[in-house]
Order: sequence, then structure tokens, then C-alpha cells
Amino acid sequence: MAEIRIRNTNEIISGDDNVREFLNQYEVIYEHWDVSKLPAGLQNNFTLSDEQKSEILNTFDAEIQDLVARRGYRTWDVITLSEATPNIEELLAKFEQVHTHTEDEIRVIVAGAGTFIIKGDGDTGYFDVNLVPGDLISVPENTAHFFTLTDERKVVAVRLFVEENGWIAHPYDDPTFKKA
Ligand SMILES: CSCCC(=O)/C(O)=C/O
Ligand SMILES: [Fe+2]
Ligand code: NI
Repeated sequence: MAEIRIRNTNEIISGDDNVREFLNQYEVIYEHWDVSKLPAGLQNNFTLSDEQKSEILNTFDAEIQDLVARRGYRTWDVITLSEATPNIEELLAKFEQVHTHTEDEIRVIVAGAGTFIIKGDGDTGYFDVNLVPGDLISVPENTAHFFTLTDERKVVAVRLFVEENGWIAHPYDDPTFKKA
């Protein structure tokens, strides 16, 4: 279950309903997928072939089609990040820069863990959304955010985009931003 930490105050928000209510004020949706649907060989597997990535997408086809119908996503993929990812440092360097997307996007953690850090209003400032397997959040268009791994440094995530070209990040220059 996801947990939120507000960086300015260290306040922790936990519990599905509290997390959902907090995120909804920023138009971030918070839902769950049942990751136990994945075949055993795809659970906690961080070195996936293209065929295995397709198998993950097939497993969750009903959930993806539901999001497509509700929210208009047009393309999706599976990303794996771990020490086995050849360009892990280069990818993380991009994900760890504060940025925006011009479209709403979905992220679902299917293995491992990760944190999206999202910019809230005024005094709230940046808050961490710590995600574990099954957690789904949206990142709304033009919302400043970045992503980082936990100390275990491994994650598998399904991503849904409206943009046909997938992941396009626009750097967001924020003079108020301090690295935690
Ligand atoms: C776990 S998804 C990888 C990071 C990403 O797609 C993104 O948009 C970061 O902000
Ligand atoms: Fe992003
Ligand atoms: Ni939950």
C-alpha cells in the first residue's frame, strides 16, 4: 500500500483512503492492480525479455483497456530498472530531474518499489509517493515531479501514455526545489 511523506513537514499519510483523498486534491488517481495474477516467473523478475514484457501487458490487458476507456491512453509499455539495466545511471539521471509531461500518464508498480516526488500547492511543497507492487498512480499533465528508486534499486512498472511517442519529459526549473 502506498505511503506519502510531505517533505516540508515530514508528515506521513498512510492507509488507502487517506492516500487516495490526499492525491485526489492534485487530480492524481490512486488505484490497485492484483499483481498475484502474474505467472510466478514474472513476479520479482527484473531482467525481462521483450516477450516477458508483452506477457505482463497481456496479463493486465483488461485493466489497461479499462484505463483506455475511462481516460483515453493510447500507448503503454513495461520498464525495468535494476543493476542489470545497462544504462541504469543514465536513465535514473533523467528520471531524477524535476520535469513535467504535457499529458496525463499512468504508472503501475508490478515488482520492486519506487518513489514519485510530486510538487504540491504552496506550503505543501514536494511530497514523496512511495509505491509498492500493485500501486497505480497517475501523473497529471504539467505537474512537476520526478522519480527515484528505493535502496533496493529495482522496479518493474507498466506505463500508460496518451502521447503516441511515449515518454517525453520537459525539464522544470524550480528555484524552490532542494534535494532531500
Ligand atoms: C517507474 S516509471 C519510470 C519513470 C517515469 O516513467 C517517469 O515519468 C518519471 O517521472
Ligand atoms: Fe515523469
Ligand atoms: Ni492498498
